[in-house]
Amino acid sequence: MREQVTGARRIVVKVGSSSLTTAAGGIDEQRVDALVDALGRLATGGREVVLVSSGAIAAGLAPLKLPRRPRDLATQQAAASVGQGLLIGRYAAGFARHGLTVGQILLTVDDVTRRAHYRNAYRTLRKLLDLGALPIVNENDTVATEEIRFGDNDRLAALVAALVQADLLVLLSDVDALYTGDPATPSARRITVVRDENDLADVSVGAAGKSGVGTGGMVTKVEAARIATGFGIPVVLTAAPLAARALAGDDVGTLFHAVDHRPAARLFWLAHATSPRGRLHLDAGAVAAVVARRKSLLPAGITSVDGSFVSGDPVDLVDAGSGLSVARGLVNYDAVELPALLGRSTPELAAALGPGYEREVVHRDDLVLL
Ligand SMILES: Nc1ncnc2c1ncn2[C@@H]1O[C@H](COP(=O)(O)OP(=O)(O)O)[C@@H](O)[C@H]1O
Ligand SMILES: N[C@@H](CCC(=O)OP(=O)(O)O)C(=O)O
Repeated sequence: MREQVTGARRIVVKVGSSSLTTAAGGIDEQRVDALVDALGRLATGGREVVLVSSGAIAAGLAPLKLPRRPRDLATQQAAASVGQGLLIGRYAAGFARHGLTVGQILLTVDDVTRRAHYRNAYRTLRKLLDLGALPIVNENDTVATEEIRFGDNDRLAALVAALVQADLLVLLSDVDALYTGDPATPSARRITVVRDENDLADVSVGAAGKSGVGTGGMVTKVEAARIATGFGIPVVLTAAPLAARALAGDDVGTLFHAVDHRPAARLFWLAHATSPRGRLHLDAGAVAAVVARRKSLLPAGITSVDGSFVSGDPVDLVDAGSGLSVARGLVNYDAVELPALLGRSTPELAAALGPGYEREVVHRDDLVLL
């Protein structure tokens, strides 16, 4: 019996496209209903449940007579627009049989990464739960463009779990557990528990499976598990038909333990939840100051800037020599202001432009090493 599971009061469950739709590209009504029954029992039994459901694009394929998942964004958006409505309709009817009302929440990257927005998303989720409704979350695929897209719902689910301070995240896929390697190979063995990074050292994780509708494969699920456990939230990864058993605490799937010592939530958020809006290229002296001596970043050590960001946005600090990102931080200037400041010392800038220009480009308290 897994106490992390049986003791969890607020649970985020993520289900992948391959577990909800048929090979022909439409909703698999039986499988959706089976999932609804497992979650309905949980929610009526006094737990708070948030469902993060993929499947909008896959569910829209058959109605639009599309033979397979389209590659181009516009067709994916159109399919999602058709499929999301059908999916929510099926969920609403299914949960109604349990006396439950569902609320749809479609999120963009900004909604879970920008502080002002995620407070807003949190308020809505919290209110739905307080009202006894079951929130169903997906990415807002119809408006998300390639640059601002999550693309996979695994990371979205981990961030939603962090947002609502869930006690447990359950990732449901078409494979019953994390395996030591591609589960199609005979030598692959199920991993029952992941206590820390060491347990993942010999695991080979691959891309999406044979369903043709899943996107991230195991890579994004393991990354989502890393994010959630880093926030102190244990994760169970298993197959959708095993959801009820997994939620009852049975030893099915893979259990990822939460970390004991959590890093500061704000910096963890900065490292994992934000998408950089730009890049600051650092000379060797600035890299050493930021990475080895944990100093703030000053204009003198920046050689060039790219991206369009405003003060307060997350940016990556890149070692100009190697081209590798070494840190992420919240920048104190707009992109348009920086070129005039580069390579100049702070006293020189203050004398020329005024005392406001003495400030660091990124303060060390707003910096996390990658
Ligand atoms: N080490 C591994 N353990 C388990 N599954 C793996 C592994 N490596 C790759 N996979 C593949 O990942 C697939 C699940 O990802 P995906 O198709 O994106 O599903 P979903 O639609 O549920 O998000 C599995 O079907 C499996 O083929
Ligand atoms: N938001 C997309 C799903 C993207 C995604 O993560 O899919 P999956 O790998 O099946 O969880 C949709 O609803 O089609």
